[in-house]
Amino acid sequence: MAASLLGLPPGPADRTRPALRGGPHPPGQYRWRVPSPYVELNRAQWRALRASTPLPLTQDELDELRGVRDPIDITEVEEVYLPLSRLLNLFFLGRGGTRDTVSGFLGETVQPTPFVIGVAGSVAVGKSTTSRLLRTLLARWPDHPRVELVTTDNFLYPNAVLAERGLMERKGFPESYDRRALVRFVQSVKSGESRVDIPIYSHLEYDIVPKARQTVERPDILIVEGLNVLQAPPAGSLGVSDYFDFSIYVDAKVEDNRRWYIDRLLALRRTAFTDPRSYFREYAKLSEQQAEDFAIGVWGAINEPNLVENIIPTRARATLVLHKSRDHAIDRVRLRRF
Ligand SMILES: Nc1ncnc2c1ncn2[C@@H]1O[C@H](COP(=O)(O)OP(=O)(O)O)[C@@H](O)[C@H]1O
Ligand SMILES: CC(C)(COP(=O)(O)O)[C@@H](O)C(=O)NCCC(=O)O
Repeated sequence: MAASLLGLPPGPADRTRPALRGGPHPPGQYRWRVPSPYVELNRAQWRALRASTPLPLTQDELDELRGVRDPIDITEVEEVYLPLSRLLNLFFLGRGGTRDTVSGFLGETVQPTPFVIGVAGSVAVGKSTTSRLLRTLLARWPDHPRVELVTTDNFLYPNAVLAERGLMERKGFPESYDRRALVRFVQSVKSGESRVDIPIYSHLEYDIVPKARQTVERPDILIVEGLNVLQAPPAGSLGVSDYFDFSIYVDAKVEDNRRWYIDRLLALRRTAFTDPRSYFREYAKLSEQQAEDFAIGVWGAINEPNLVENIIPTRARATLVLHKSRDHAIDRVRLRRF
């Protein structure tokens, strides 16, 4: 700190500073201003970008799409999701990318391929609501009526495999997924394959459902939602994010996310856990305090370490970050310019 700020007369350290500032830079250090790849917009600035995009959704439809304890309202759809829907439509219209350019270069007939959107973020941040809402809004544009949504839990190893590998307490961590199968799936869809069948995960049963399949038949847009979708691949290989045309990270403070997880588990205890098929049916019998302690334990042992170690570090890679404040409302948006 400058001596003058401490009320002391200038000493030798202060005299050296101007010389250092104006003098030669240490080797390897860039001293010029580098333009940021991000633009930060507050809610009012973002809202204005809706332009004239019409609202194609009713309150009843929104109620159908909303996740457990997600308070999203139609104003948020208008102010946040309509500008986003418009932006995605522009990206879709401007697509082409490597595959189309290379096909054109090779003289092949260019078949339109699905536009792929990744949606990442913590457990309980509200990725499902964002993804389901986008699926509905995007499907109402005449340019891309066929929108398919796939969640990466479909690629979790079945519980039997996780148990065998000692990974039951690591569900959601990168190693709990069959990442090769996930990459192969997105690769197949992106390559224009007409039909791809994938497994289905059930939150109710907390496991992959034997023999059940989700079929993806060459949609105009594929949304891939999951905790780790923005993870960089290991050196020398391709990851699922290499096939994204656009990506969204749903963001919140870790502490807010923790509270939402606990509150949601308390709500599930009164609803989904009372279903006799629920893996957690015994937990429906817990007192409020016991259920809260259980939620705190799972959050602290699994979901928060995964968020901090694996998920937050991928945020910088997203094309768009939707930041939620404590009340779940989106208050800031960050968009990558290049
Ligand atoms: N134990 C559970 N039983 C039933 N549904 C659940 C359970 N856990 C999560 N869900 C539901 O599964 C969906 C995905 O949850 P999650 O992976 O935490 O992502 P997010 O909250 O970001 O959408 C949500 O719609 C949530 O309400
Ligand atoms: C199924 C999940 C791993 C999320 O999977 P995703 O679709 O995001 O890949 C997660 O919701 C989960 O169940 N985590 C295990 C810890 C817990 O029960 O909260």
